[in-house]
Amino acid sequence: MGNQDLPGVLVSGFEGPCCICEDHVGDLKKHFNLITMQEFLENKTQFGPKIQAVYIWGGKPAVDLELLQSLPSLKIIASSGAGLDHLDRKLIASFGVKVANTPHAVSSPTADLGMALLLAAARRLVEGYRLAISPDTENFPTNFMGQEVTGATLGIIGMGNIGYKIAQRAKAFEMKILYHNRKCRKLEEEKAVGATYCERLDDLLQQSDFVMLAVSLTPQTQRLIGRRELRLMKPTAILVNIGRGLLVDQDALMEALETGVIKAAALDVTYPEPLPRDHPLLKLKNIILTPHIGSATHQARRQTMENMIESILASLNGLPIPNEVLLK
Ligand SMILES: O=C(O)C(=O)CO
Repeated sequence: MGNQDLPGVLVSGFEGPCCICEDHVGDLKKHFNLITMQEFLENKTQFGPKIQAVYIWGGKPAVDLELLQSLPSLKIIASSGAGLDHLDRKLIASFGVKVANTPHAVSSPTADLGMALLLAAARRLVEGYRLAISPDTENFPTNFMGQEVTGATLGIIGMGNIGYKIAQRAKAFEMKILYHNRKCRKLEEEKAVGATYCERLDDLLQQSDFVMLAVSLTPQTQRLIGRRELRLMKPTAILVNIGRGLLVDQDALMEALETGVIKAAALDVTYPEPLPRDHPLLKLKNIILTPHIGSATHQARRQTMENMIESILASLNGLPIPNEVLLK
């Protein structure tokens, strides 16, 4: 139980995979009376009316109709990161509750990870590491070769904050940059990084040596990359996904990687997360996987927390909310 004079904020908890960072708790407690999901569930009548904000960290706690109905004083949901696919925006808007996320705090580290995965897959870093530590030092393969990144074509799907940061990094690697954006063409960004707009996703897929998914998951983008799209890609192409697992049809990807339809994939995101330990994707050699760590840097996590505190305080004080998400 925290300071009763401070506004009540619901958090997932202090333990478990989606708990708020341990070293953030002190900072949060300076501003808010933190009420864990467990405390709330044990005594909804006591805690429900006190809660004015929900602090969503790593997608938790889940906000559904039942929760919204039990929080009559709720004003804002602050959600860590850029993705909002875990929130039912229409439902939340119908309760007159605001939403804020933290897209700027996570864009650079997520773009860095995208480039790290691209480079790792291109140069077969994980396989190389395994060879380097292998006891068989006599039989190092002479044909262990990767793909050159300099001069190669990168197709970025989704030119938002993260997509643009990837393009800036790719420019430094002297890559040719193509992009596809569902909503609108980004003329300023195009000019700044020398990117070429592909109105048709198919054109980008056919021309790219590397395809980077940096688009949000929505009903329209779910399984954006399926069997047909993979077949349009070059057999030497590498697919990188730093968005959401469900952007890709994982069965189709599995088949494409096994049969040489594409060369390799590097995924920070899958479905489910984590993949079951007997999942066939884990057995492939031409895949690199990381456990959804796009924004997992100390700096980004702290910035995320600070942005979320700012948004909650602004909302509770009736001020314009930084990083407010349009719900309509
Ligand atoms: O910001 C997000 O939504 C992320 O998942 C970063 O990896």
